[in-house]
Amino acid sequence: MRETMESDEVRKQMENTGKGFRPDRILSYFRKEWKVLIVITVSGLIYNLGLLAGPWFEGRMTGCLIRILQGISRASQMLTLVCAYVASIAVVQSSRYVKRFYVRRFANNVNRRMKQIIYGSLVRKSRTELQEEGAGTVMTKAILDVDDCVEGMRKFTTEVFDTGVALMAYAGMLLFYDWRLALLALIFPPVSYCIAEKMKRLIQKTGAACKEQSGILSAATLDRGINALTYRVFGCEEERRQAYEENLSAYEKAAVKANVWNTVMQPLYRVISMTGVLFIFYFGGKNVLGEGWSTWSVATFATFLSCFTKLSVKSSSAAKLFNAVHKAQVSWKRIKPFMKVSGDSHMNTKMLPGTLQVTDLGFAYPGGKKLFEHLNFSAEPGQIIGITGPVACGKSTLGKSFLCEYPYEGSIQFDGQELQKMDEKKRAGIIGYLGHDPELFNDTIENNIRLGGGREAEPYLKAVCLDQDLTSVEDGLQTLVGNGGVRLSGGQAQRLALARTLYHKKPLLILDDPFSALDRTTEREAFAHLQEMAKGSIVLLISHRLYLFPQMDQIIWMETGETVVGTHEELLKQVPEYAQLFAAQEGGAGHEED
Ligand SMILES: Nc1ncnc2c1ncn2[C@@H]1O[C@H](COP(=O)(O)OP(=O)(O)OP(=O)(O)O)[C@@H](O)[C@H]1O
Repeated sequence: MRETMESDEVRKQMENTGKGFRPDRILSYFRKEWKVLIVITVSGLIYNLGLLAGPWFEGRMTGCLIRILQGISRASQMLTLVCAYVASIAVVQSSRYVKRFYVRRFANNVNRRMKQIIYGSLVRKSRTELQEEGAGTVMTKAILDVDDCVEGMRKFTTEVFDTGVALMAYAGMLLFYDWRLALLALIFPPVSYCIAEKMKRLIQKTGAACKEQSGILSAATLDRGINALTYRVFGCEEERRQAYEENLSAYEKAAVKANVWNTVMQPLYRVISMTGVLFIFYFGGKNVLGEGWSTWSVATFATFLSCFTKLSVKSSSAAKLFNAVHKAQVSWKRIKPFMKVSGDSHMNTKMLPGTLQVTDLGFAYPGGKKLFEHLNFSAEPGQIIGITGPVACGKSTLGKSFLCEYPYEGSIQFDGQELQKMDEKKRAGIIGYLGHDPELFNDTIENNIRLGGGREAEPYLKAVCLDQDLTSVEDGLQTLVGNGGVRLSGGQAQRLALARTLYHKKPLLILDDPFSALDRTTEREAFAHLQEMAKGSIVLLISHRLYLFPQMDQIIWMETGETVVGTHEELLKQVPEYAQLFAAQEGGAGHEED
């Protein structure tokens, strides 16, 4: 099999991630941002070590004030101290600003990178996998979970300095003034950490439940939006509103629960951390009176107390940080399976024409009965094969079995290679698929066709007879089609999707009822163009309408699990149902064209 080109999309993704980058490792995201992290480290160290100057100056100023009152020092000395204090605050606050700016930048970069990776991974998932996951859950994962995860990383990065470095600096200062009293007072902050650690499971559990409800709510919102018209027409609006209200309440309850456990403990952590103040008043007072472990002035007492208070506040932030990290862990667990950089782009491999050999093909959905079996046929490049049969006989399923979303029985070989055994990249290079849903994007007509491709879109519009429709539209090719193509008629959306499929031509094209919303004249014209454009490809065309079937190279008739393969003439003789259907439709065609 011949693979020829790598798409821009993959190259961009590789550049984005780089050598040695492991998208499923949190550490990789930190490593990738090493330059930003250096700025954060430097500014963080200046800020947090500079914070120590605060209590030191406060103590000095208290001492100076006492000496001024005693007539030992002069006011000018106090002024010098105040100026130095203000200057130190300016330096500390500037570094704080720089640190905050870069921490935010770090978070934004990681957020964008993670979202690109998860998006890349989601768009490569099969439709079935996404449907099984559920639209709401997919949206929650792609947006909310990434946000929460990055928020945990941001808090961690901030708190490493704001809490870690500051805590150590404060603790060092306390030990310096009176190590015994410092050790006594410092018993309490670790207690608050232990409690925070114990709360971990509860926070994770309520956080996960909240995410789940958020996914359900997103799915319900999507459903209400997409099916609004149906609900209105069938008078189900009130019922849907109530169901939505229930979803909303369930989400609210879960969110409140998660939030309560996330925040309710903060005051408790702070009270526990501050308990050491009692020792400081008692033993510190003794120090000032000259009866304690050290001999202190009032200024030293003030510095020690101020340092400890700041340490306690910081240490309650550390407990809060643990909670934020626990919350982020929940989100990371949910998105980790999607954090893969895949080179399996649908656009990146162009395959050359080949022959198709289907042998003894059978298919059943998981847990379902066999929809068809023992199907045998082969096709050469340039052939168009019609697939038809009664409603729900498995026509679409036969088309989809080439996508290998579920395992099939027997064999489908393209150019001698089994589709089921190929990697997705190869398979995507072989198969072009157009299902019932045109899957248009909220973009221009041109972009919906080109999807980043460099060739002109007009010939493909002509091929599907859509060029005429555009002559009356002011913006022509640049017309925005709306979400899912809502601004187009059903037939226009269908043809636009067909134009896209032909633009990105693959050696094997599966077209599921692409002309169902077209009138017969347009259908005949579009089919003639399809024959021209798809030369070199094998086309499997699923349809209920048979009047084009005489022009097909082969026909597959499907009914109650049986399949018959042959030319149109052979099927007319062998399958009475096919002959009847064809005759009935030919009559219809005659009437219409008269
Ligand atoms: N994802 C699925 N999981 C389980 N069963 C499915 C799935 N998709 C379709 N089916 C079932 O398979 C059967 C065949 O469906 P399919 O859509 O292939 O028929 P069809 O011939 O294309 O129908 P139509 O003529 O209405 O387009 C139906 O009974 C349907 O309920």
